[in-house]
Amino acid sequence: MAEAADSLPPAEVLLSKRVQEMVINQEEPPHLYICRKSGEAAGEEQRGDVSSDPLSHFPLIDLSILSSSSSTLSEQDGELQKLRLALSSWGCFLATGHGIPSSFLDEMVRVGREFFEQPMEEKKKYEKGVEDFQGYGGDPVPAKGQPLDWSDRLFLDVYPEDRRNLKFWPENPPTFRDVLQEYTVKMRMMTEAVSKAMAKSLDLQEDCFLNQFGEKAHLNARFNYYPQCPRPDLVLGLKPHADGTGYTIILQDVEGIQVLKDDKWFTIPAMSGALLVLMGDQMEIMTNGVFKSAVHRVLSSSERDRISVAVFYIPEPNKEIGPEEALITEERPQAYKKVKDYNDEHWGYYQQGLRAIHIAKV
Ligand SMILES: O=C(O)CCC(=O)C(=O)O
Ligand SMILES: [Fe+2]
Repeated sequence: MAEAADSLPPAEVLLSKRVQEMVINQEEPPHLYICRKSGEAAGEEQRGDVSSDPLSHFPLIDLSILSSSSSTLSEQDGELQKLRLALSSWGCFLATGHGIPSSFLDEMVRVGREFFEQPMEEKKKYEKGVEDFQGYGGDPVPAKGQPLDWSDRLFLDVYPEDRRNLKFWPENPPTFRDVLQEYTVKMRMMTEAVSKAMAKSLDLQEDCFLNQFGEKAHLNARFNYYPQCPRPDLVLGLKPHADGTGYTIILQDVEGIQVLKDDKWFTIPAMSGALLVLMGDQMEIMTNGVFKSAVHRVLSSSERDRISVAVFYIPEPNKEIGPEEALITEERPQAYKKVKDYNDEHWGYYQQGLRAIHIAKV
């Protein structure tokens, strides 16, 4: 057995080839992509580790109620309470009323899809080095023994603008750059609204999280493409992890992402016009553990491919963040230290399939 495994290509070699190429060539997933045991998915279902609840209780927050002068104070309070509950139990919510037209979200998915649908030579113009982040390809090579993900991605630093490296920004489809620029502007507005709403939901001063993130907080966009997979029972689109961000905003065309709650996986519905807001470890730190960083994964599917765009919102480099003073009380003593550049440290753990949050615990 060991011999057979050794004769297979190492991760570096596998990662130099796109998942989409293997699908086009009708190849079976190589062993390094296999992270589930045969029957595990069915076993999870049977043991009840996957909720069959049609998500009737999944939190949906209408941000327009919080920003509109036409909603009453009690309506606003009700929505803020829902928000606090969502983030302290699920660590995420689906946002509607964010002011970004559905037609524009569809356009964002369309340009992403058109990029991945192009011939490999076109996409390879934007190819990243195996160990780099920005550009088209797979994640850098993980620690030994870590399974690979059944996905290809295009990762771009989008804000502040001086971080952009246009050599990785596709020129085709021709509207790609303008649409991503516009999406970045809208994500800036949305992070402002969400950060303020989260502060208000905890009775904190509304700019407190924005101040912790800093004026030059980073936004990075990751277009994920999950090709159809012949063995969804053995292979995941993206392995279980928590994000090292402050928080992440996700646009998806069809369902596939699941969050872990009470030891069960829940599938987040794909709802036209809605955006998933998902807490990363740094919001858990800033709220002294009141909000939960959501552990999530992406399933692969033999029936259809999937596109998602994750925008990572990360505190300014070299800036210390820590629990808000008002959230440290006798009943809830300080659980986290001040940290800086946490997202960078998080990455080393992610690559080994581990969580990093313990490094911030007091
Ligand atoms: O594809 C998704 O829905 C989630 C992507 C994700 O978790 C990530 O890029 O960190
Ligand atoms: Fe993630």
